[in-house]
Amino acid sequence: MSAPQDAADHAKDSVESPREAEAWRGVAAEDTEEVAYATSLKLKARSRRLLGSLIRPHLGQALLALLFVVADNAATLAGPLIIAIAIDSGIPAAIDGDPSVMAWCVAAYVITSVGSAGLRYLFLRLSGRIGEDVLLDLRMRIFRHSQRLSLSFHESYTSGKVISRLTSDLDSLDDLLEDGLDDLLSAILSVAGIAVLLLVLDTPMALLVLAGFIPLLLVTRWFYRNSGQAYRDTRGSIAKIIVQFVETMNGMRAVQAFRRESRNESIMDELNESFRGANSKALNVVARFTMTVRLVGNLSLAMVLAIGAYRVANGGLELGVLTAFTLYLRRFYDPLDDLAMVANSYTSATAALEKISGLLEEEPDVLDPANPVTLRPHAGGRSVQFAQVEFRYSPTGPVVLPKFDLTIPAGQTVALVGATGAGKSTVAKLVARFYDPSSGAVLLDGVDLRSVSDVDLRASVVMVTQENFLFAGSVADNIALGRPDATRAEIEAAARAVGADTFIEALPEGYDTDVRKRGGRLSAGQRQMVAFSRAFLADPAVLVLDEATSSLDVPTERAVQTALESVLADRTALIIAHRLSTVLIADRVLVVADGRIVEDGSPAELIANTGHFADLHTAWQDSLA
Ligand SMILES: Nc1ncnc2c1ncn2[C@@H]1O[C@H](COP(=O)(O)OP(=O)(O)OP(=O)(O)O)[C@@H](O)[C@H]1O
Repeated sequence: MSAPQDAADHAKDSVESPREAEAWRGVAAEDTEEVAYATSLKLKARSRRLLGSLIRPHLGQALLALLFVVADNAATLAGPLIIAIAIDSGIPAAIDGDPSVMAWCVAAYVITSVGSAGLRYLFLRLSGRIGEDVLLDLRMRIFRHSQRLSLSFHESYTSGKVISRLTSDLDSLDDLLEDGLDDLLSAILSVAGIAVLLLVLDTPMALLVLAGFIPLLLVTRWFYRNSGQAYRDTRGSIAKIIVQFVETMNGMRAVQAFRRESRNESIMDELNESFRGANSKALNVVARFTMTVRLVGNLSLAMVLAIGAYRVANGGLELGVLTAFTLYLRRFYDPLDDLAMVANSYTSATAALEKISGLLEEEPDVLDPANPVTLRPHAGGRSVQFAQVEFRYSPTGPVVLPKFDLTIPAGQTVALVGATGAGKSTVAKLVARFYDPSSGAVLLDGVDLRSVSDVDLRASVVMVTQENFLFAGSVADNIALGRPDATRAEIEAAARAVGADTFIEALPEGYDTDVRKRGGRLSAGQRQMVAFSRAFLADPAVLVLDEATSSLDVPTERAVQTALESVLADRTALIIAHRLSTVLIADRVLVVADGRIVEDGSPAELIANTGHFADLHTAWQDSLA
């Protein structure tokens, strides 16, 4: 089960290339079935570092738990020895009229039995507490770290994978910590302890028993080699099932709208089938291993009984020693059976730790500045500037914005229009610093966004996306998202300012109405009004708004438009505009094509021209006619 052995078995032929050497960092190697040997060593070292950092704070307790388990095993192992003394010395002495030896034996047996039970209790309580603390720590680390990671990471890693890290992977560790380590320690201690005791009791017979170790070692080696891959496959399959499940649940609307149920079912069926296949392979390996261990154990016992009985009959061995021998032999082989289960826990936990440590190793692309610059107080918005910004989503991806230059004075409302895929959302996301430019800089009041502290940035720039995500909780909680300390009066004032108060007050419990997950109870227009109230209350210097494309009925559209005008007042605004009415209230319109600004001017100026915007304007007007 040693780490290098394990890796060598699966990757001994592959040699790490320089490219591979870098490709193992973070979650990069997660889906790779076969990694180079050197890489696998690095992954294991990383897992060990994580495990070390989790255990270190509990080292004292862990040593105490180890002490308890060693003492428990010693007390348990004393049992057959005491029985041997009782049979060989206690009973003859008692027959001869001296019951003291027998009394001592009984007392010792009671003390070791009670002591063993007590020590077991202490061990289980302490190890349980350490396990729970370690898991709590790890669960919080994963959650905290996942929240810190940049959007770009989450876009490619998917929530299903994060969930399987937090659920099935943590469960694997839980299994190992709860039962696996206990079984492993007990197995090692009792096998080693019994081997010594057998040698002390009767060396020739002990050597006979230990000879049975040769086939056992061979079968154990075979077992770890085969079970490792089998268990890894089961972990991989279950992770895929979780990812598929989460994706289906997240996209339930699309699933039902496009009747994807049966397709999803067949994908799930396939995944389930491969999980069953992997599991039955693993169980087959366990069954063979257990069978062999039992067989060797029973044959050893039969041999010991036959030879032992012959020697007892000839006076060459005491009956008590033979009794102790047979009792020890039972305990010798039983824990070896458990080792099959430990192998499952161990392999699963190793694979889980490897993945979790990879996730924790990922660094956010968007880093907090080491020496943040404090923005000066503002009134009426802040200026936004793109200086020679070039942007691509990934180092090897296509350039989405080639040398983008733009200056938006404080307080200006700018509408971005352009064909789909032109780069409008990308510009918006750069202003909110969801990403950093590949080169050049985005500046807020002349300060590079990379130098603005996260707190300052979140207070200054708010992005309202089309998604208008509502968290579980009340309408009031949702409005107060950007300012959790806001009073109820402030929340209501914000809703009033954007004209959302009428519909909110008409809800069953007004501001306290639970919006349910994803706003199931609110219409698209209402969700947008809540999002505007949220933005109004947050009162950012710069508002970035991706206007919803869903068409609203005329009264709602008008209400949303009025709300928008209240939200835009006294701040800088960048709107990805989909409605003509929105574009017309902007101070300035930018037409974006292929990541470049191709037209720039006031709505009136652009309409008067013969460019793209003038065509768009005509088309819009025609659609309204
Ligand atoms: N997360 C991403 N990873 C990689 N490429 C992306 C990502 N988001 C957008 N792109 C690509 O960047 C380009 C610009 O996309 P962007 O979303 O900025 O366009 P848009 O003008 O906002 O389009 P729409 O109006 O359809 O939202 C597109 O080619 C798109 O495929």
